[in-house]
Amino acid sequence: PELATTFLEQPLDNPLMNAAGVWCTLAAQLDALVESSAGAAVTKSCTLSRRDGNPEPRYRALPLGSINSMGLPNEGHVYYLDYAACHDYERKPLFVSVSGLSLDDNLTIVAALREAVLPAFLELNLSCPNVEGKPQPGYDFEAMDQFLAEVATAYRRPFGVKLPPYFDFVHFDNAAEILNRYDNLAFITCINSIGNGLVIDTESESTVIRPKDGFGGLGGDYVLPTALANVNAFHRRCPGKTIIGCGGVSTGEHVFQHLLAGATLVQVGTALHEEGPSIFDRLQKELRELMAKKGYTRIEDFRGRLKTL
Ligand SMILES: O=C(O)c1[nH]c(=O)[nH]c(=O)c1Cl
Repeated sequence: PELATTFLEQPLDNPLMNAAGVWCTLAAQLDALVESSAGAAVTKSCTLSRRDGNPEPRYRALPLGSINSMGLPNEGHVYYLDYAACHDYERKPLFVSVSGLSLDDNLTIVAALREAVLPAFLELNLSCPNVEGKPQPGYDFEAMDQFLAEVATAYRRPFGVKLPPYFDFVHFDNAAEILNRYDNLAFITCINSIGNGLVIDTESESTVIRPKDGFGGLGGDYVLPTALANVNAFHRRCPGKTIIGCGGVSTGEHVFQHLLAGATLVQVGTALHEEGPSIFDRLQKELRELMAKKGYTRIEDFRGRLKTL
């Protein structure tokens, strides 16, 4: 079976890539992703200036996934624009994730990305749940609409957004109605971590991460059904846009389910953090085996064809 696919008319060897934030904060990590069999790569969400992020421990792997409150540690936007300027786009696409701490910061970063005239794809992160005192724009529809109106106008080129998970059909409807207003908003990445979960260590009777009294974003097995729901909800509501699935992927079967739900590309976070970039070989092998068993030769044979009862 063939895993080749296209994204915004760009050819990719396969639909797999990292989730922003995982294995992508430093150039050496990004180089490892470019060397890996991933079909594409995305940079750590950047802010205007470099940030240390939250005090450690701020990430914890768990039997069923992960919890994190990293606090947007990153090298600042210029570092990632420089990386994007040196990337070989013939090899695989590169996405630049932007998560400015204010609308003005986002506009400054987006303007710099536009000035650089690079083939990189902008993924505007509206869903970081871990910066104290900063409510995430994805849960404030007025703010989200304002951010998008200004960024869409300033950037003028095709871009995408990284959304938090929603859990209510009215929220799916309201968010989709906003996204559909922007013609150059070309793709939607669902989902970011499920924000502000709390993991307790019974033996020590304590939280397991330091920031925010132990509250942090959940990833891994915990979030797969929510991720699939958000992928399918926006696939149904935004027919003109491309969906990138993210959340709960650790096997080829999970990749298959995201594609069936309507995703075009599939991002891997927690499982990549734990297994490393060789995971992309395993996931492709498992996906090919599953496709062969089902008699599919290409991804378009089943992508978006989830049946209902
Ligand atoms: O704490 C983080 O850096 C972080 N952690 C997440 O789980 N999602 C995000 O978008 C970000 Cl920006």
